[in-house]
Amino acid sequence: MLKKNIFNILLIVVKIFRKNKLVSSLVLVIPLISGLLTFFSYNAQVKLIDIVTMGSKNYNLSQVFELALIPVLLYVGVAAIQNLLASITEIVKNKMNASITISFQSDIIDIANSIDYENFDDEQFTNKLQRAKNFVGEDLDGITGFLVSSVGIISSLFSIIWLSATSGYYLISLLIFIMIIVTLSIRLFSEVKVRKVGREITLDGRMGDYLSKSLEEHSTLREMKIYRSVDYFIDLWKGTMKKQHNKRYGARKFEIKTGMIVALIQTGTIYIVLVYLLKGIKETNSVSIGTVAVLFLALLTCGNKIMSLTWPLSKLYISSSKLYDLNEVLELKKNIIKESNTNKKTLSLTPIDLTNIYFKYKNSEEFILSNINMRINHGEKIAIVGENGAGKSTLIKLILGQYKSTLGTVLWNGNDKPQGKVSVVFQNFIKFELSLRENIILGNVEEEIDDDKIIMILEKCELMDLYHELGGLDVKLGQIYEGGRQLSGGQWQKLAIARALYNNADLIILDEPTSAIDPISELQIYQKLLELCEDKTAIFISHRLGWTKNVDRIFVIENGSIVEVGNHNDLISHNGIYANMFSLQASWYK
Ligand SMILES: Nc1ncnc2c1ncn2[C@@H]1O[C@H](COP(=O)(O)OP(=O)(O)OP(=O)(O)O)[C@@H](O)[C@H]1O
Repeated sequence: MLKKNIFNILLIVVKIFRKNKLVSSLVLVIPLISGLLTFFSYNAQVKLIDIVTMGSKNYNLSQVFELALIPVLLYVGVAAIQNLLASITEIVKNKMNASITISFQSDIIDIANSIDYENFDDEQFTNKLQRAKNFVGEDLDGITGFLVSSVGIISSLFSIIWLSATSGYYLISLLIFIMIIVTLSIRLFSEVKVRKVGREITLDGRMGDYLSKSLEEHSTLREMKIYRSVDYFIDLWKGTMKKQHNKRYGARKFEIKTGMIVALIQTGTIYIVLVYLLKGIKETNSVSIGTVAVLFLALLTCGNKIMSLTWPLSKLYISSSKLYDLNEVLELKKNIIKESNTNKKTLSLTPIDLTNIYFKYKNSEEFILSNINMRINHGEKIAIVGENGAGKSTLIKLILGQYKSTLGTVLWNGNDKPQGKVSVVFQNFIKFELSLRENIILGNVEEEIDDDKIIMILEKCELMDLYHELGGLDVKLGQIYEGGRQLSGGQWQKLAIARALYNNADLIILDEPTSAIDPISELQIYQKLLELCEDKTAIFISHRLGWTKNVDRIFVIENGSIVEVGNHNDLISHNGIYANMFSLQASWYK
């Protein structure tokens, strides 16, 4: 676990570094330098104390001032530089945070856009993607902040070891080093444990809130009284509260105990160091008073430094489990680059051949589609009809190449990958809260914007009234923008159709394209769609029949299999499922 967490932290540090080598190096190097400068500050302090103590015996006042000038300048200079470096670190850190957040966010968007659609049927995957997204949005800033402060504190702790080492007290350096490692480990262990308990307490707290709320709410209380379960709930609530209290108390006790052990080790170290140095002053006169005083003071601040290092390090450690999701999601990017290179060619998609297709979703046990054999010829207008859940939309996903068949093959003009332009209007069409123009041109952003073409398409899709009402193409739709215009469901759907038509695709797929549109507009739109798709291949899915009279072939799907194929007249004279559906619907209008 420990190894895995540290590995995750290192992995993300490497990724951050790769994103922006210069800025991330600066963000780590500046606090490192600032921490190490503490060594020079300590040295200046040693010299100052020595000058003052010696000076009182050997020099007059002006000589003392003269000698003290350089250490004073050094001390003040270091403090000024450290302040300056702290400000620079803040600026660089903010810059880095903004750029890596955007960069990771776009990586995640790329990944979500490029991976197989099938992954989105996997709840675990979608949750992981969501957690990775949340982490980048909420926690990434914190991670870099913790890293920066950890580097600063570690290097200033190192300055203490450096000071005693350069004064020739290697044993003392070693002792301080061991003390830092041991007390830091104890503190970290305690902090991580307390944080984990804190999380559990939060969960217990939520449960406690839920139970106490249930005991106060009229409707739940009424049911509890009927089933005589009020006492059961009260006991449950008391138990949860007690558990929460015990955990909190236990965590406090543990924190106090470890705090005492740490204080004991630190005080013991200071005592040993002092005795050793004082012995040096007394017996060999090899130690200056300044060194003793500064080391003593530095060691006193050591405890606080270790405390302040514990916080970012433990936060880093706790966050590392979330980093795991981010690292895993980002790893997927490697596969994407290969795919996007192969997807560049634009070829004709038709004819599309589906041979012996069987399909099941990752999470489904039975085949959703079985034994599908169909050829969609170039320029054909096809209708796919069938009851709810028959498998129509699933078939479309396979035709689009979004899902791979479990058995059998799909070939697009002989290729095993679809490499052509396609327009689709899905049942759950998208409402882009952008301008009217953008809602159309998003169907084909590669083409230069052509307002005449946009207006022509608006006309075909019965949207001219809306266009005149809005007074132009630039009006924002939806609610995000102040003054944005909200549209009806039918108007949004017509816009989705207009967007599909704007794309010069040779295959158009319309999955329930008129479900939100009134029956009169629906017939008109179907008529126009058929006209507009004259030279294109078009596949329509709809529960409403009637317009199917005009398509070349109708495929009737039942329980995932094609049960009837033919044009309207063929199927009516066949007097099977289609004929039955048709006469049923026709009877509504009699
Ligand atoms: N992502 C999925 N994971 C698992 N099962 C799915 C998934 N999507 C659809 N199904 C199941 O596959 C079957 C066929 O669904 P599909 O959406 O293809 O039917 P449809 O004919 O388009 O239905 P409708 O007319 O209601 O839109 C249904 O039983 C549905 O529950």
